[in-house]
Amino acid sequence: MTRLAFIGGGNMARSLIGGLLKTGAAASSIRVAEPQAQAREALGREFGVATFAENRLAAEDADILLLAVKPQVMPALKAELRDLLQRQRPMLVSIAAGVRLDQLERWFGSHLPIVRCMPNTPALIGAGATGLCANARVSPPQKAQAQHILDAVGLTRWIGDEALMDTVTALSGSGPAYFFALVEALEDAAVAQGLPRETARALAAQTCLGAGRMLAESGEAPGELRRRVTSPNGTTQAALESFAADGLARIAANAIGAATRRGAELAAELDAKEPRP
Ligand SMILES: NC(=O)C1=CN([C@@H]2O[C@H](COP(=O)(O)OP(=O)(O)OC[C@H]3O[C@@H](n4cnc5c(N)ncnc54)[C@H](OP(=O)(O)O)[C@@H]3O)[C@@H](O)[C@H]2O)C=CC1
Ligand SMILES: O=C(O)[C@@H]1CCC=N1
Repeated sequence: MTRLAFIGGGNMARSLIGGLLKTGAAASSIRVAEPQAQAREALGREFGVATFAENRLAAEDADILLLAVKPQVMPALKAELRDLLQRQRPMLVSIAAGVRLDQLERWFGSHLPIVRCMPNTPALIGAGATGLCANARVSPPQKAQAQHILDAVGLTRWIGDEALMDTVTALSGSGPAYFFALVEALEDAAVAQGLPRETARALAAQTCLGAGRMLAESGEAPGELRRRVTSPNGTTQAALESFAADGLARIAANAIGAATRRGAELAAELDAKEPRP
């Protein structure tokens, strides 16, 4: 049984732990380090996993350390974990946005197998999407092990060129929020026309789910699915023309660009904080 230790027990750790347990992982194989007592208590109660205030205690004997702290917190872990990482040599799996493999090697040791990945919160319900890339120390069995963890909570894709991980972050890491924002906007627009809020929310959310399932399950291109909804000169055509006139493609490209740049900035901010050799 692979022993997995989460460093950081926030939103994303909860999504991954919840998803892993739903697919049959044993709660006894998972430990979590989380500084906040209330959050620790909730993790223990909801998931039955062992929780620790100290990272070192959670990491003891782990085969895999899953680093689930904010990017800005990552460098602070190095002093705390250095001895243990020297001795134990676990595989590190980082989910931090922007943080590059070379930074992780610098902080934690280039002798370690390290996987950088980008999951998303639908992992909680087994519908996650994760891009992964690995450093040269990750052996094929370790790669399979890392993939196994993320496969348990949804779809996975290996990304050959690490530079594209910021694009993955912008697309699928942050992506759930875009769909939530769109549903909020559609719901508000329908409410403004008089539809009760509960009805508008239910219809918008179910439409999002139905469209998502058709995209995932039909094997057809989004353009083809879109065309089938769009009767000539009908209501959908009117709405899509309105989207196009308002620059939907540009709006999406700008948003993906902004998120991608922010990923690179997060890493650059961490570099800037380090003393120059
Ligand atoms: N949220 C998302 O959709 C996604 C997030 N990510 C990445 O996942 C990582 C975590 O994000 P998210 O879960 O949203 O953030 P959260 O803030 O919810 O979780 C981070 C957790 O780490 C805890 N923490 C802070 N300092 C330490 C420390 N020194 N040692 C151990 N734990 C610590 C925090 O506690 P406290 O609150 O007390 O500070 C918090 O509970 C980020 O790097 C993010 O980029 C990746 C994919 C998707
Ligand atoms: O917003 C963020 O920075 C994190 C990474 C992807 C989703 N949430």
